[in-house]
Amino acid sequence: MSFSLAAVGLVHPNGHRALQDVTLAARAGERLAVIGPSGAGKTTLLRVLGAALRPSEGMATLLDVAPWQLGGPALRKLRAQIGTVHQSPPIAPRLRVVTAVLSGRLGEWSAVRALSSLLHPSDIAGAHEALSRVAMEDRLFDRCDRLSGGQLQRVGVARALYQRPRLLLADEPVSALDPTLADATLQQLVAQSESTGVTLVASLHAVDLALRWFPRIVGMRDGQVMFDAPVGDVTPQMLTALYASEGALPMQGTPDALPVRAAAVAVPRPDCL
Ligand SMILES: Nc1ncnc2c1ncn2[C@@H]1O[C@H](COP(=O)(O)OP(=O)(O)OP(=O)(O)O)[C@@H](O)[C@H]1O
Repeated sequence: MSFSLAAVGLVHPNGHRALQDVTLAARAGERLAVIGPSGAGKTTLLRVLGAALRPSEGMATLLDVAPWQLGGPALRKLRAQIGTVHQSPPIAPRLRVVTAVLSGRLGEWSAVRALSSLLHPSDIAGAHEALSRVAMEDRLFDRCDRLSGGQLQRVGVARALYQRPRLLLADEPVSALDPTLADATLQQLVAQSESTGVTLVASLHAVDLALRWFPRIVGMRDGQVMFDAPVGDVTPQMLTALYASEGALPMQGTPDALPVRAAAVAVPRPDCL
């Protein structure tokens, strides 16, 4: 198993319950999209899967170990095998793009190699290759604070591709991208999963992108898993119930540009809801 959550609950320090009785597991190499309305608990779930948040209840197993029973060094080693693409990548503004990408492997390098890589980027070819997959190779030596939000988001994706983790978590990885780039970027994440066998879990607001790129869809609402189904089994009624209070089904593309797979499961268009 790549991960397994059993009856996981999470209550934030202010008393707010963000996850309730979440049971979810994935085999190595699976691709899951997590969808659901704002505040459903998608980010919180990904943070639990990244060993960044400790569940208040239940049991989490990540890459076959129980993270919260590990000591500091072993926990750091586990986290180094988990890649995260953040909605707004936590990249120091003055960092060069090349260094930001190479920092994807900091966790697996010795302190000496990590420091030396920050001062004198060594694997420039590797960074270039990762950036070329998100059409950012021409910005290799730019400073990150000279990039737009969407460009920075693609640098974050390149960093995760360069890291080659065993479990890749992507929290709204294409939220700042136009439809064409969003599609191409998800294609790269999927290609990485197919070529390396990394398990990919992405939270997505755009339902059409989730249905197009992911074989398994997890619908969350109010901190709970409402459904966990193969994409072909996801019905318009399930989506309508999931987004009941939203008014319209969130999509990246225009209704006329519905992807083949979404059309195949007859996803209701926003103007039909
Ligand atoms: N650090 C925190 N402290 C207290 N409450 C929090 C914290 N982080 C998130 N929450 C609350 O937990 C709930 C779930 O938040 P979460 O960010 O996981 O949802 P989400 O589905 O990712 O939402 P969105 O789609 O808007 O990003 C929300 O009600 C949120 O306000």
